[in-house]
Amino acid sequence: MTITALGIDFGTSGARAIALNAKGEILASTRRTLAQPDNPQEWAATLWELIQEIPLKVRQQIQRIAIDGTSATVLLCNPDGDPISPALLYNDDRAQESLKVLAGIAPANHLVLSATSSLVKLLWLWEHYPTAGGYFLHQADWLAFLLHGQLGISDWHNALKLGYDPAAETYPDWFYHPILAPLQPLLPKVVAPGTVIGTPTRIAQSLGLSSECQICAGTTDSIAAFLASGAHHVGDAVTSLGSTLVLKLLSNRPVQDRAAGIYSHRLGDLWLVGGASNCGAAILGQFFTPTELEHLSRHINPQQPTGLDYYPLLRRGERFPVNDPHLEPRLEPRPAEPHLFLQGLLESLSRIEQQGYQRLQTLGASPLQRVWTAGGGAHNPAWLAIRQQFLGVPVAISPQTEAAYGAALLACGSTNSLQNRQQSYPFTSGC
Ligand SMILES: Nc1ncnc2c1ncn2[C@@H]1O[C@H](COP(=O)(O)OP(=O)(O)O)[C@@H](O)[C@H]1O
Ligand SMILES: O=C(CO)[C@H](O)[C@H](O)COP(=O)(O)O
Repeated sequence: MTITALGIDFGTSGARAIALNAKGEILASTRRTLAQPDNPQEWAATLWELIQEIPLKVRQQIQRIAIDGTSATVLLCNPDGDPISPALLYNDDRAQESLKVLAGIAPANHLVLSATSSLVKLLWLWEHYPTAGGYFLHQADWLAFLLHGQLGISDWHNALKLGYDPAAETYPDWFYHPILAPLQPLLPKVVAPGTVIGTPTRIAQSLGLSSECQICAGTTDSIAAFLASGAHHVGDAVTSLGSTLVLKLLSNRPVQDRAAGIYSHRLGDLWLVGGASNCGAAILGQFFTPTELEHLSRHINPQQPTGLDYYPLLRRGERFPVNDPHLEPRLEPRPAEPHLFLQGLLESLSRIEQQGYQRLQTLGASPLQRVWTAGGGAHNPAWLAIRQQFLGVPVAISPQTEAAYGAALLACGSTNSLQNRQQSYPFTSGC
């Protein structure tokens, strides 16, 4: 059977769609920047545009679609699916008071105990936008709803920071606490990523999608980047050098450490352990244009370290490898030569990456063997060389660096030529 799959990725700064055939070959790809990453109206308009920009002939052949979104970007909507709250982005930490409430309910080391977790955001949204009969959804859940029309469905990956337990495949017992119990009707039903949810609504069909196309449960943007990389051995890792720095290591064992912002996503019978720093390539855009980044990087000599030790946050607050909402950016001293400043930034980001992988292993994750690289920073050779020195294991650019490619693979499931690759994961169900 020939499967044509469409993967759609909503990252921080932009959204992309990639259509693949059964051999994993790219049939079409399209991208749009997001002017307001927290505006659901813009997400919806972008979704329609991305689909319409796929050539009609390819669009009509698409048999499966999966969408990934930024993790813990959430909103409340009414029973018709219309947003009734602002969308809170993954790094939105306004819910400090709700965090204090949740600290009296959730187990002490649980990853929901962060001001940016989906569950803390749900408590905050419920307080400020009370609703009867509404739904709490993640960005990827809501965008998939626009295509299949079914509300109240999420996936293991997006639901992890909501408190869902992917090992037990249920919400934990402490969700019955009197403060959380009233929120239960808002919670999504959670399925394995890649599970077929439904077929396109009439509106989605009017975009040229076949009525038989299947819309699948999605994943998060950095897990989609992991899937895109082709990494599949225990010890393989993928670093996403996007707006934020995200580490994912394929491990036999889950590990968790709230103090270090470390948690584990379920991937079949294995675990994707890691964390996401608030630092990342976005800081580079604060100081350099894309042309300057390319040009100055050519003047960097990775063999001559600058000795600069920055903590390149955009603003106060870090999640991983140390979970410290009060950590301040450190961007001084600044050398006169711009290429040395850039090198210092790249070295500092690489140091954070190294500390992150070290911490995962100290906690008992499977040993790091090699690191693939995804995201907008992946194609910078100087950064790659610097990272290689810090990490001490082979570092390479992922064969496919686009999360949208990974979302398309997720949509394919194991029913096509990707079967061989997926069989090397000891999958039992889902992805
Ligand atoms: N040559 C380069 N060297 C380093 N970083 C780069 C380069 N070109 C682009 N970037 C960075 O890539 C980031 C965008 O990557 P992308 O994966 O699209 O991000 P996201 O989806 O997380 O918003 C920007 O923050 C930009 O600074
Ligand atoms: O920073 C992010 C936004 O781009 C990452 O998506 C995110 O925090 C990583 O989360 P997850 O491990 O759940 O995929």
